[in-house]
Amino acid sequence: MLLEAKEVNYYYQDGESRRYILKDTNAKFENGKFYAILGQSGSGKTTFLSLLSALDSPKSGEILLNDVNIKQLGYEKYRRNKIGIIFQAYNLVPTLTAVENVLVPMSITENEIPADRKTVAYNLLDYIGIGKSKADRFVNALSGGEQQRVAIARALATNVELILADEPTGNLDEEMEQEIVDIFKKLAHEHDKCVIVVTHSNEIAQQADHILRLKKGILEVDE
Ligand SMILES: Nc1ncnc2c1ncn2[C@@H]1O[C@H](COP(=O)(O)OP(=O)(O)OP(=O)(O)O)[C@@H](O)[C@H]1O
Repeated sequence: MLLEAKEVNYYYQDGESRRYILKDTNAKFENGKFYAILGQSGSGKTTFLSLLSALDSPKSGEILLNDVNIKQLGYEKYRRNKIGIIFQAYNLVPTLTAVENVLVPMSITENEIPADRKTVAYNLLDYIGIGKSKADRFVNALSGGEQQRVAIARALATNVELILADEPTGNLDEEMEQEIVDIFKKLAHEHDKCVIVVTHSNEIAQQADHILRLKKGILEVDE
């Protein structure tokens, strides 16, 4: 198993009382699969993804990568070397071109990166549908769908197995949404990545290999 959440609890403290967002949550994720974490607004999807991304830590329980607790691995190392994250608002650096955005994680990872980084970055962008002329543009001169493609290429730049995305098509129209979902399917099924996408869209979830439904702090897994 690539990634596992074991008995994970998370709550927000409200004065004396605790408001539980996740209760004894268990989930397993493997390579070659596209997972959708589905739930209504406020159900805790982003909270769960932020724990899987080591942007926050569980109050109790463990997140394991290849059976090693990511806390033990080191959250910073985990983020730099093991995962690629994609956000709804793209979160690209506006003062950099598309290709320069893809180069950023390569400069901070400890993973082995081929010597000709720029060629790798152009090739990744090209694979995701951003040709050379667009790759040299500042990212604000690209459409939303194109910016999200750049963010996907950036997430892949360090050659990670695990891709985590939070409402990645939330700002896009339906046609663009489907193109992005098709990229995720391809990454899982043709490149053996583990792709975990948080969404409130049933249409996206129906296309996933597995759906994990969050309801009132409880995660139900469709087999
Ligand atoms: N820093 C915080 N302090 C207190 N409560 C918080 C904090 N962050 C989030 N919450 C609450 O935790 C609950 C879960 O939030 P979360 O963002 O994980 O839900 P979500 O399913 O991703 O929702 P959405 O689809 O609207 O993004 C919400 O009720 C939210 O208000």
